[in-house]
Amino acid sequence: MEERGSPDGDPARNLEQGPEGSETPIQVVLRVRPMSTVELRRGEQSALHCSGTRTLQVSPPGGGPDVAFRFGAVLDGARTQEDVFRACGVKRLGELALRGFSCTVFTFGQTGSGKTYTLTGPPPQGEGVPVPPSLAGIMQRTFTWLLDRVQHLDSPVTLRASYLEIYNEQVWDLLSLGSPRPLPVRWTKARGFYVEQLRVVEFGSLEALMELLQMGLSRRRSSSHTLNQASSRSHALLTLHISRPTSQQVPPVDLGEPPVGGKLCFVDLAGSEKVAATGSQGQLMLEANSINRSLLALGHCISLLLDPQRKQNHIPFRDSKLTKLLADSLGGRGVTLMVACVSPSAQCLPETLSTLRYASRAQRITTRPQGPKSPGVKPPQQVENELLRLQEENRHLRFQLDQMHTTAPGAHGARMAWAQRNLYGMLQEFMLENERLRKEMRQLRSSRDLARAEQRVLAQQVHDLERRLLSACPLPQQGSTPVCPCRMVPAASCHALPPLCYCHHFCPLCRVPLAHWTCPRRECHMPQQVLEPEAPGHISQSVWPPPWAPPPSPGSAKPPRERSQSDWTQTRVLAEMLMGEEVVPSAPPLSAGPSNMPYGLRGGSGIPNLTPRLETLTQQINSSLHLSQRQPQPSEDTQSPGQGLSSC
Ligand SMILES: Nc1ncnc2c1ncn2[C@@H]1O[C@H](COP(=O)(O)OP(=O)(O)OP(=O)(O)O)[C@@H](O)[C@H]1O
Repeated sequence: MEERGSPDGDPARNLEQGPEGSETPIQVVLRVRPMSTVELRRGEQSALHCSGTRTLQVSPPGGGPDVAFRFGAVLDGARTQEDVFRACGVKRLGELALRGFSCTVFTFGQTGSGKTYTLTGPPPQGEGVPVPPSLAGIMQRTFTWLLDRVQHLDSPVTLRASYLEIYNEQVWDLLSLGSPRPLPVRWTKARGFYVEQLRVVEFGSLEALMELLQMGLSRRRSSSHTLNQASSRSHALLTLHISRPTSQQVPPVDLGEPPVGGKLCFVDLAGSEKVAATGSQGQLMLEANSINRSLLALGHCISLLLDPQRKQNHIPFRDSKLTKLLADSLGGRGVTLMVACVSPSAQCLPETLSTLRYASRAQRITTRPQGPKSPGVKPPQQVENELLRLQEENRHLRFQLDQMHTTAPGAHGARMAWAQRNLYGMLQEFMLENERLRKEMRQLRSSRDLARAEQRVLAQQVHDLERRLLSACPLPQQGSTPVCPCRMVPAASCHALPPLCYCHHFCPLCRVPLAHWTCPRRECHMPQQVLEPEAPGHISQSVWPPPWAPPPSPGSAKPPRERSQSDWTQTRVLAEMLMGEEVVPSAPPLSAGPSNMPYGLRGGSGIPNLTPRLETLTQQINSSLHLSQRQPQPSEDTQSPGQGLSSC
């Protein structure tokens, strides 16, 4: 059995050793949710088995070797919310946050795998229906623990909270007072990435914090799709800022100053989803694409962070808002716990394996947690050096800014602003356009398939007609008498539509019974539009006259005319008569259409044009009919076609 994961990733041991300064791996806990009622109803099987408290065994449904993954803790579907809270060691993270560390708990996994349930519990079953306390998630349990804990501290603690969501690659404040608007993410050397103008609310009681949580949860965007009735469509970050002012500490002096104190951040990532599996379309699909892109960026950063050479590597945290805001937790000075959530169903195995690999990789990342620096008094020489360095940096930056203004006065800044404002809009437009084009392509494909099917029927008909015509009309020898047209007719019975004709016609030369089309008054047998009179002497250029046909008179040749609807009907009726069976009804041929029509809707393009050949056959048959009418009348005792017709 293959085993993956970090055997040494014991969260308790690593955190108890004290994280300060030393390399600490990211802790990963795996939670397997129970089978949902939908999965059970569909009779889906479980592909996951927890063996022990830290190993998960995956059994591929079609056989094959089991694969085992090892994590800090593995929790099966029978574990309660309280079990999960304890196993994740969130209290220890809280203690670290109280000591000034920056700690993060984040859930990730496929859509519908139980991330939101793990962090905040199930959604309320109705308006005003409270969620039973036993189902409360990690966040509510941590809040309760923290508020209780700070009561017992000997120094006062200031608690503040912010709550944001990253929806379609834009940051939205879930606690904002005014009308919501996207907020910019900025970076300073001292603070790293942060969200500008994000509302940070001070609170003093558990109830107040729970209200803030409810406010954010109710504002967070969610939708229903095939795999989850209430699927979160955004990544949500709730941060508790914990400050414990001491006599030495001074309040921050400017906006670039890092906040003093610890942080405890809860991140509920939106689930990765296969659009084909969730059936997402339109807005849902746009959201899914945005979610998947940011998760991809996160996965890329995680892979690069694993590289032992990473200190020389550039980690592309700037690739998405999510990676910017998680940069410190993943690659910096934070203490991080990841809760990977999976479904046990064998149907979800590909996505589950991807989550397990992601989690295995993540637990090999190490951070170097750092507690708060005491802002004690610096020695004067050090302060002076720093001042000089900052002045130099300031001068250099001003110089660069001036240069930019000189080379392209106004234009560069305006272009940058425009790009920032519009890039996202453009991306959305492209995605909508893409969707529209896909739809059009589907329509064109179905037109093309229809045309091809029709073409096949026609080709078959033409082939049959040609075969019959050729077998019936061998080329005449020079000087020999013309071939009797009746030999073109293999069937003896009349094909005329009853009750118009019950007659039997015979060939005037050889007395073979003739089919309907050789009848001299066959016009009576056919619908009127079939027999549209041709212009006298008309011979299509595309027609190859039969050997016995009279040569066309000079100047009588006309350019081939457009095929009309009646031509089409005529061809079909003709084909039916000759083949002795009903021709598969099909649409009239597509017109050549204007050149600006979509390719697939233009008749003939790319598909062999059978029209001239059908016309040729029609012409040949007509000529042979004329010829048969000009043949000498049979003797008295034979029944001529004319005679036969008189009885019709
Ligand atoms: N451990 C569990 N026990 C019972 N029900 C669970 C458990 N985990 C998840 N569920 C249920 O499964 C469904 C999906 O869970 P949840 O919404 O938490 O998934 P998610 O991973 O957050 O999905 P998304 O990424 O789409 O937001 C919910 O109805 C939830 O109540």
